[in-house]
Amino acid sequence: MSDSLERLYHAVIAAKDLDPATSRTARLFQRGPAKMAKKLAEEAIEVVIDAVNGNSDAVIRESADLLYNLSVLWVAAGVRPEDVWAEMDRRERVQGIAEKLPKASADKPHAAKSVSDKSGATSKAAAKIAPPSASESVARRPIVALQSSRLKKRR
Ligand SMILES: N=c1c2ncn([C@@H]3O[C@H](COP(=O)(O)OP(=O)(O)OP(=O)(O)O)[C@@H](O)[C@H]3O)c2ncn1[C@@H]1O[C@H](COP(=O)(O)O)[C@@H](O)[C@H]1O
Repeated sequence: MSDSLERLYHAVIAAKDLDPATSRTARLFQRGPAKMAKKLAEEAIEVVIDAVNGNSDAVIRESADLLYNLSVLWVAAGVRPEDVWAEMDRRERVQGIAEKLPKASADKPHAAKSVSDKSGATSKAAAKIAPPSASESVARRPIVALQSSRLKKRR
């Protein structure tokens, strides 16, 4: 998947300065980030509607459009695919390490407080936590490790 996206990303870079009369990509760059963002949001909505309706063929087509429009926005924002892969790798590493932590370190009061939100927002917030520095890594990892389901089991 990452190969296809990288090829698409480079195709977008190659097309962005072409004639907007003939290139959709160049037209999007001419119109600017707000238009790109709107197209990306529209494609995302189309994907979810098709998924909810159980139309898998359309989900595939709209997903390809979504990834194209995401690539356009990445180029405009100066984000490279490898930046995204690196963030995904970082999350995988952090979560993998957190899973292996001893239970005792997850029982610290600040960690328990952080999972008390019933809405599920906490787990999303925890996933967004910046990588800890070496000195604070042991103290902060339990926040990532805790899932509300696990906490309930422990009570
Ligand atoms: N991968 C894509 C790609 N995926 C999707 N799309 C276009 O994005 C459209 C999806 O947006 P919409 O459904 O909104 O299209 P629409 O209904 O015609 O609406 P408008 O955008 O015209 O308003 C699709 O119909 C495709 O035409 C793409 N357009 C270009 N590329 C690639 O981008 C590169 C540059 O191509 P040009 O933009 O043609 O120079 C090439 O490698 C292309 O293959």
